[in-house]
Amino acid sequence: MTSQSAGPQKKHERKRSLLDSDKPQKITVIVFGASGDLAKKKTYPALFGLYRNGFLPAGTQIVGYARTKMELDEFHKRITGFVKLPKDEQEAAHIQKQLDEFKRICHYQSGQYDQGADFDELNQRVRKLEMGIANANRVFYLALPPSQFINVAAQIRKHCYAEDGENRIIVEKPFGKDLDSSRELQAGLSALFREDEVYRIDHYLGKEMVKNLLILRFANVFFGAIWSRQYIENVQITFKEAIGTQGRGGYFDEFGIIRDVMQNHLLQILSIIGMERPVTLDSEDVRDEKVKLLRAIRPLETDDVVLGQYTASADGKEEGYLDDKTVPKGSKTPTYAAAAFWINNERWEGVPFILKCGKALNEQKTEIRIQFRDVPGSIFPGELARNELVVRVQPNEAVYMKMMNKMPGLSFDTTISELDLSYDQRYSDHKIPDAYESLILDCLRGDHSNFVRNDELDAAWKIFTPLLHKIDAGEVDSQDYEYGSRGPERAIEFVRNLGYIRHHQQYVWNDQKGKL
Ligand SMILES: NC(=O)C1=CN([C@@H]2O[C@H](COP(=O)(O)OP(=O)(O)OC[C@H]3O[C@@H](n4cnc5c(N)ncnc54)[C@H](OP(=O)(O)O)[C@@H]3O)[C@@H](O)[C@H]2O)C=CC1
Ligand SMILES: O=C1O[C@H](COP(=O)(O)O)[C@@H](O)[C@H](O)[C@H]1O
Repeated sequence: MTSQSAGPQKKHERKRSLLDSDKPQKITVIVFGASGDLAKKKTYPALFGLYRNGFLPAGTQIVGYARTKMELDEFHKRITGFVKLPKDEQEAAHIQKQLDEFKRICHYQSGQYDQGADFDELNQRVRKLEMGIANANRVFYLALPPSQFINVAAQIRKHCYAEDGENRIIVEKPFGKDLDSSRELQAGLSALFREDEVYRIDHYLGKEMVKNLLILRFANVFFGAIWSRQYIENVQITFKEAIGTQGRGGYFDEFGIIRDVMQNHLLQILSIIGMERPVTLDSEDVRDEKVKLLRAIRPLETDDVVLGQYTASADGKEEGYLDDKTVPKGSKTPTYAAAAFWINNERWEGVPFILKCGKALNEQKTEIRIQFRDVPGSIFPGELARNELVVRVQPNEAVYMKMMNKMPGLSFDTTISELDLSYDQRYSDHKIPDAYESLILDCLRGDHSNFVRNDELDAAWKIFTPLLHKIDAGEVDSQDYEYGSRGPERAIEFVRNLGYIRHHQQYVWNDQKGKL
């Protein structure tokens, strides 16, 4: 049986969908930083995805705003360049036609981020597009560097805020660099917008497999029953990229891998895996549980982490982090981190949650690996491999359970096998939506479940801030690792010492489905 719903059930008065079909809504989306990388690679392709799948109400208009002066044609080329067309010619032609229609609702205006007069002009433009509809709604998408957040939010509030309709403001990470700067940002933002108007994007919360975690955990009795220290030995959440900073070193160096990926994307995943069952699926109930979990994690100490920075590949084809011209000379910024998180509660005491992330590694993947305890009092000869539940977030979404099985035949030998839910086979007819598409849709629906609440952010920064200050002061050791390797040697040992046992030698995966 498939249970269908438009999203979590409604409870709070403030949660108002702009997509109710019985009450047609007028929406204008205003994208700040429209000339930038994020806008062209993620925001506009996601908006197009929503447009072509009929999720944007008729009459929706999208206005791009940035400092760069640009002709509309050039802007259109820029924002549609990253939309992928399918191989099938007929289908590609159909999407191309939709793309041409989409361009008609995409406008562009250049202006400064600190000039009231430019925002007044923007407001006039938006009003014109709203065609006099009094309660038209506005979604402000800030695809901007954090240094501009408050500046722009203040101008919006003063010059572009819709007095009669709904206002929603979407902000991108990083939300600060530590607890103090995050609080400063929060204070700035909350003086201008109500918390229910703010949507802090962590795009990992929009990924299909991350959204699936709630269902895996709370809609399956067998997972619910074994989800605790009684059966789970350790949890690993891994993010690997096979590319380095690639000219983005200037931005990256200011933050480092912990602030870039671990404090947000990986910690969000951890909180969903670790939290208690929310009372309902209402966004506030879900976020209440995440905050409770985060508050039970003790702040990281130096011994809880292993850091690394990548060097050039052995063949010299790939440059090291310090060879990137945009990286300051002699920078100590970590491009790899592994850290153990300890949750001080009844469910998780003693179970390490190991978060690992790095750039320029041997492969690209994000996965969650839950390793279960040894079978007590085994009656079988030899070592039994531990069960593992693996949720592969990307690429090739999958959920698989590694388990012991009888080797088919006349012997009574055991072998490691898997219960395999590979999405490309099980759901071959389904398109997995892009995370941004899914999150912008949630925002239009008024659903905050997959956005970060301010107290959640506070709790997250409390875990990291003391350690980050030590790293910034150069007080934490870091080990070099080669571009394309598995990361610093020390990290492998670190994971082993935390109790993870790898049974790889005994395991062969055959994705051709057939012979082993
Ligand atoms: N449905 C599907 O698509 C399925 C696919 N498979 C595939 O089978 C293969 C094996 O799967 P699985 O056993 O789950 O995963 P792997 O053997 O790839 O990894 C298991 C764990 O061992 C670590 N590891 C990998 N190499 C080393 C090393 N040299 N030294 C120390 N630790 C290491 C990994 O860490 P790290 O994350 O840091 O690399 C990971 O935590 C994978 O390619 C997997 O994708 C298996 C089952 C189902
Ligand atoms: O937020 C970020 O995420 C990307 C990785 O996102 P993905 O969806 O491609 O996995 C990462 O490359 C970037 O450094 C970081 O800022």
